[in-house]
Amino acid sequence: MLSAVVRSALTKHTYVQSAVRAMSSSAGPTSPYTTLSISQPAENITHVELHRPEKLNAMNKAFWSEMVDCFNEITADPDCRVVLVSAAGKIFTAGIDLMDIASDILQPQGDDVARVSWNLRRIIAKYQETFSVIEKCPKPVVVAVHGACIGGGVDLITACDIRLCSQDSWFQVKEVDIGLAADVGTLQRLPKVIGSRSLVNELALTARKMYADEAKSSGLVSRVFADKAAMMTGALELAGEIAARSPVAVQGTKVNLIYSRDHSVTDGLDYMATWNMSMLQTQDVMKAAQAAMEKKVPRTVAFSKL
Ligand SMILES: CC/C=C\C=C\CC(=O)SCCNC(=O)CCNC(=O)[C@H](O)C(C)(C)COP(=O)(O)OP(=O)(O)OC[C@H]1O[C@@H](n2cnc3c(N)ncnc32)[C@H](O)[C@@H]1OP(=O)(O)O
Repeated sequence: MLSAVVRSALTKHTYVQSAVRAMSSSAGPTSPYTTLSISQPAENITHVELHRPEKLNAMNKAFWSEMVDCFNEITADPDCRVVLVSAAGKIFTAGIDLMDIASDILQPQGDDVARVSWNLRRIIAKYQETFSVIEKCPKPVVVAVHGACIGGGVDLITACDIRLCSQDSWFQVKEVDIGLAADVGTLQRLPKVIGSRSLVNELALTARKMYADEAKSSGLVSRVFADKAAMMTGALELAGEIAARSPVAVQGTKVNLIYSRDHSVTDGLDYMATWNMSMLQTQDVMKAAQAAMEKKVPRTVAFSKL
């Protein structure tokens, strides 16, 4: 019995190590993208890496639309059960590309105030979609942050399902420093992530940096790792645990957790009952229950694609 446990642990360790090696071999953006590198480090796991390291992964115009295309593809991909987001280079991201905003946001087109405003509204909604697609994607998204995570970076990570960081990380709701109220998700999602409204207000109103330990104690991240390498290993292990489970159960869990966050308990239970009246009919329940009875780990069960 003991040797089986050791064998299982060793297999898992080898599997994670080779997956980590596969991830760190990313040479640059993956066609058709110019700011993202996409890979499959292990079965059913998609790795999305922000990849514009020379500009500290600043979010340029291409990034804002590539994220939408990328996550729409992931949503439709039956081979993907979980997504891991991380970043190449020195830091996670320096936020919106300050050279790019001049042409889009600061000079909106239109013949009069109404038309200029309408165009600006459309542009803001488009930028918002860049991170809302993460939340709309039914596959869980794990994000692994190293170094700085500034401005738009906080908008991005608050749309993810599980946040991890390395000890050298810091987070900054930077928008007030560049003269704007954050408008692509932080003000809406951060209060639902961090318990303390006072802390959210402080961070958003002063743009002060929050370091890894405070990010952990406040609940912004669930785990802090010693460095990026340890974090990527831990993130892959975590993604592997999710990918091993029934995609019907996992995706139903994500969708209903988000629904419940935004609705009353009564409405959430109602939605859940309607959801499971079809999803409970899956063969996955029988397969997973049988494996549990036989004391097999979820990884040994073959679930169909979803
Ligand atoms: C509708 C609106 C939607 C979204 C709004 C989002 C709001 C925000 O994101 S607000 C946050 C904006 N970002 C910032 O204010 C950060 C600016 N950058 C910095 O403060 C620093 O670069 C740093 C992150 C503290 C890192 O400093 P350092 O290590 O000294 O590196 P640098 O030499 O400064 O940068 C290297 C290289 O990257 C370029 N770069 C860095 N940040 C940005 C950026 N945000 N936009 C464009 N380019 C950036 C920098 O210019 C350097 O490029 P070179 O070509 O090497 O000069």
